[in-house]
Amino acid sequence: MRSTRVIKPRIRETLSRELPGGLVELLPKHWVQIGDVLILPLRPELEPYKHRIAEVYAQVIGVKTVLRKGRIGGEFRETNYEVLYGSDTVTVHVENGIRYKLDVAKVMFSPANVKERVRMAKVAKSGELVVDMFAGIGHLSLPMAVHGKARVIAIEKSPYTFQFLVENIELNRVQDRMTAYNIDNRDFPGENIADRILMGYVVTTHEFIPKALSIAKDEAVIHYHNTVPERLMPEEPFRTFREIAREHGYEAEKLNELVIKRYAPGVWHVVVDVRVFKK
Ligand SMILES: C[S@@+](CC[C@H](N)C(=O)[O-])C[C@H]1O[C@@H](n2cnc3c(N)ncnc32)[C@H](O)[C@@H]1O
Repeated sequence: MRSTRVIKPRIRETLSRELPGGLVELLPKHWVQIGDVLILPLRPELEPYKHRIAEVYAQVIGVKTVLRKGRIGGEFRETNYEVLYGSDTVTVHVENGIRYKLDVAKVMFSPANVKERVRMAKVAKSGELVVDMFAGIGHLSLPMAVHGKARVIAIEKSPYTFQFLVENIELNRVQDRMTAYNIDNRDFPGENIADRILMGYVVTTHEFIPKALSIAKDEAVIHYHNTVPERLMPEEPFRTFREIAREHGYEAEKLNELVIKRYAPGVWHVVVDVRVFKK
């Protein structure tokens, strides 16, 4: 989904006839394609020509819509993009045999998280019960249901994102083993039920550890994501997790730790696989 090619010759050729001298060198050489929507990072110098540039990229690459790269933020991790070409931002992206329907302009779908989506397909075990506390459109839990044949309860608070989660369960034909709830995960009533828990969230994930422990069986695996300042690594985020787990009567063992991506200067998005067991 992430292109690192040099600018396609046809884009270069067309725009070098239309842009003032030198600007053609500033055209983006990297872009992200999600389904048939393109996300283009554009330098400020190209601002007056942005719509024409987007049109040419769309025609050459063959996409219906072009967005300008924006920021992701807020509780629902919503994206904030400028539409440069086209209008329809809803698309179906196929990755690792999974069909993800989403609105690229509103729902986060990070190319940097692809390894984790693929890894989750492999760690899930047939028949186990997975609770995804921050399901999004099923980013991490669809692979578990589709490839891992796990049973999944997917919880998503945003009503808009939830619509895509429900559609994706049907698109991938896993209605028999995946159920979605449009609630705040803190209101989820299930206790002592999960073999495995996904906590795919950042910044404040530690606040949700007590709830995760109440959903977990007496022994379970939790895939705990959070953002960590580099100076606190590698002790964090596991140290805080274990501290909170102990306060709630659980022991925690670190099984594995991976860096997902840089979140901000000096801050990393990390995932730790933790085995928890009741003391
Ligand atoms: C950043 S997305 C991540 C999706 C996926 N877990 C991943 O890691 O790729 C987090 C999702 O959690 C949802 N969310 C945030 N707080 C929540 C809560 N308290 N209960 C349920 N869902 C929540 C957001 O709406 C968003 O769709």
